[in-house]
Amino acid sequence: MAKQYDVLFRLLLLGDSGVGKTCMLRRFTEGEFDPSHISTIGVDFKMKTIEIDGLRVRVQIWDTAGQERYQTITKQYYRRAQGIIFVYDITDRASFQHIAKWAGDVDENAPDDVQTILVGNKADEECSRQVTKEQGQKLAETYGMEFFEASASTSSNISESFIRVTELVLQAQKRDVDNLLGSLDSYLDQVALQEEKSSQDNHTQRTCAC
Ligand SMILES: Nc1nc2c(ncn2[C@@H]2O[C@H](COP(=O)(O)OP(=O)(O)OP(=O)(O)O)[C@@H](O)[C@H]2O)c(=O)[nH]1
Repeated sequence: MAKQYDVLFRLLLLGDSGVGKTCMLRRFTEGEFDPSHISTIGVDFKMKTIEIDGLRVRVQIWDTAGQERYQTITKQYYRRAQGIIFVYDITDRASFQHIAKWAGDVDENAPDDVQTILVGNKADEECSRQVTKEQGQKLAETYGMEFFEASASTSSNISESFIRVTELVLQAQKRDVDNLLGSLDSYLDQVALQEEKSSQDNHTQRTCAC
């Protein structure tokens, strides 16, 4: 049977318990929102295929438990992540402050070229807001990340966030392939030059009268 996609990427959702990671994932993959909070145990994942630049990209999105007690398990998933969405809750300042801790864990455990974005979820809860949009933006800039405020409840900026991190992973992969092809090209050029030089040397030897 023909493959249903062209590339497969692994993404990870990270952030404190209750910021809405599972709800964001369900909204993106199933288009649904469930207001109940059943804490994720360890890790869970969902898949979705999206199209970017004519490529069918299958994303495997790992939803991690925000609770401290699962962190030995969840950290094992960082190593294979190609893209990470850091999530905080705009109505919970502590979850915003803890992004520094999540980012530190990623620095220690994820690959150097992992692509990251920052999302402030629950943007529909304007009256309970504890973190301003400017604060979110500034933190994202500090880490060199792109930033979105989103809402799993209204669906605002949910697809945009998942698609953006996937685009960043795709761009990073293309850069790697281009670099590889670039090195291969210069290697082949060098080989061709050497062959040309040695055939010229042979020719000179053969035509030498002495
Ligand atoms: N108002 C509002 N509530 C939300 C939103 N997203 C999630 N919630 C609520 O926040 C609570 C926690 O959501 P979850 O998705 O279970 O949180 P989580 O980050 O996966 O939590 P852990 O699995 O414990 O790490 C639930 O009661 C959700 O209904 C949102 O965009 N707006």
